[in-house]
Amino acid sequence: SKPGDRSFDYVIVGGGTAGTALAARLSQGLPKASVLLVEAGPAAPDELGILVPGRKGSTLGTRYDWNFTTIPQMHLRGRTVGVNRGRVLGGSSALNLLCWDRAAAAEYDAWAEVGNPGWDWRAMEAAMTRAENYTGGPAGSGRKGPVHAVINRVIPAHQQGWIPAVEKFGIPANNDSLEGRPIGVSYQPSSIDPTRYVRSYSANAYLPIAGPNLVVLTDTQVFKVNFKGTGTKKQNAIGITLANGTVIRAAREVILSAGAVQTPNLLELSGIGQGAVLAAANITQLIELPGVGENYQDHLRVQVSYQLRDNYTSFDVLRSNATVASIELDKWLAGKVSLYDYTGSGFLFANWEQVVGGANASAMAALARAAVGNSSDVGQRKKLEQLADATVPQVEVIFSDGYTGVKGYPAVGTALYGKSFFTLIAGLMHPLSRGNVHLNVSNPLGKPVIDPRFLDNEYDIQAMMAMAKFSRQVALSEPLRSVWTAEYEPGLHIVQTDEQWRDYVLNTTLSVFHPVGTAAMLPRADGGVVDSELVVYGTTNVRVVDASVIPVQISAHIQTAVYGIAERAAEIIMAKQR
Ligand SMILES: Cc1cc2nc3c(=O)[nH]c(=O)nc-3n(C[C@H](O)[C@H](O)[C@H](O)COP(=O)(O)OP(=O)(O)OC[C@H]3O[C@@H](n4cnc5c(N)ncnc54)[C@H](O)[C@@H]3O)c2cc1C
Repeated sequence: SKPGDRSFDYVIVGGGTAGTALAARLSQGLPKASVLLVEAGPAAPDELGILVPGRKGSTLGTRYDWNFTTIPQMHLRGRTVGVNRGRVLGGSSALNLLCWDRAAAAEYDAWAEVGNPGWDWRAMEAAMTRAENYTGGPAGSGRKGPVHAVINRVIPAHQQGWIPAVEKFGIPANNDSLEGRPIGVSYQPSSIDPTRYVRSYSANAYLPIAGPNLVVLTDTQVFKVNFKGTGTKKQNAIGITLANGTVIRAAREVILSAGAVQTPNLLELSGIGQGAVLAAANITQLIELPGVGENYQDHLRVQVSYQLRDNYTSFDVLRSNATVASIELDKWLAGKVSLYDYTGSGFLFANWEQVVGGANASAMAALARAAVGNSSDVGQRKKLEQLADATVPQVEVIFSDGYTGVKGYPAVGTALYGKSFFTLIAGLMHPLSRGNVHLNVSNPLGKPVIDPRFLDNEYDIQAMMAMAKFSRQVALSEPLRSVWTAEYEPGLHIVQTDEQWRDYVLNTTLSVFHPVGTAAMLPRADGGVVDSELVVYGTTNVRVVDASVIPVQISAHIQTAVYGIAERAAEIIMAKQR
């Protein structure tokens, strides 16, 4: 196969985290098959904004970002929230913040328990390990996978107090957090290749191991999947149409890997989804599948920020001092230890009892039951069950070096400009709010309409308040207390009462960029879009392989799970050919 060809055995739509990994594995494992990977964005192999770990975040809002936002969120006082997504070869793995972790074993087992035989911890652990090459990781870590991980060699002096401060809350140090037991506090790995200290992401990890039978088309947007006829039997995909009208044939399968925001849109554009959405957009319905675009679940964050004593220098200096920034970048380019090596490293994962104490944890559980106790939805029932499982984290707190809050770094010319900060970002692992994403019926090729319904229930709101208060308690705990002089955001004297915390949460809650579930792997009767072989219901040969298939959100940054899904999908697809 070569770039000019218009027919391939496998056509993969979306050269993102999962799509690129799957394409490489299929081309390796099926050397006689031709594989096409189609990505809307460019290839950017030399882009320092992607490669330099310390430049994480700098690519948000650039040409490498689809730059979506939610619709105004009624429970966030009408605010919209950014939904950044990679639009580049490697997808969101090129833009993400490099955290490399895994959830509790019980959370992957839950995928099997909701109706997906074979998708348990054992299988996912094996698949995630195939993706991984964790330098210095404990026994059992992946050593031969394409994606590199390492605990950052730069850990700032003011972060030394992190683990001891957290241990005071009865949250134990945990150096083995990726083995299905994440509860605890640790320095966590990042997806960095330690040989050159570059970001390790789907494009630079997987494409080098792909076979010559893989063709990659970049800067090419896919419009829809094409089917043969419109009978009453299952739909058989015969290929895709690009946004420019070009038709490409797929002899065996079309695989959608456009991510949790855009995969459901592609299904809808192809005539698969809710009747009402398709009718409003004037699209002929081929398959009625009410789950398409529903079950949107994300992690939510709220943060508190502290001004460091003057003897500490945080990562903020790279933004406020151009001379230091250029010296540090030169060091990075020369392969020397540099502030630009830095990513996040301090993390804790905890259950409610550890965060708020036993009595308050029961109150949280009661709030959750009040919110969804009557729901027959399998995912919501699973979340209620997991609240009672002490091994499943409900809260994450990240020690984020530098200012990463909402009100903004101090402006040039103000007294605090040039000062150093750290931020504790708390993440709610299993919010009960769920929403949806659908195509924009008045402009089907435009930005999707994203409505996550953030904080639509009292459990989520109280949880965010509890996490923010807890984060402040951690900051107030020695030895961490001794490294800072003032709480910059929200301010110790500004936010004290529950009413004030509630305000703060409603005004500042953001997404952690982990949307999942919008083409869920679930039984069709439970709102599923794909079966446990990732095949879209009502089709013979369209699969979804990306974060959209995750049925119930997990307590981890999700890239390891996405790579694991791609690894498993490759096995499933290859097994069919053997
Ligand atoms: C800012 C940010 C920070 C994050 N931080 C972390 C972190 O620290 N750790 C972690 O584990 N996870 C993190 N995540 C989440 C993680 O990176 C994503 O969940 C994961 O990469 C999603 O993988 P995916 O394959 O589902 O989708 P993506 O990687 O987003 O891939 C989808 C691809 O499809 C392409 N595409 C879409 N529509 C079309 C079309 N019509 N035609 C052709 N191509 C199309 C897109 O351009 C994109 O390349 C972060 C995400 C973001 C955005």
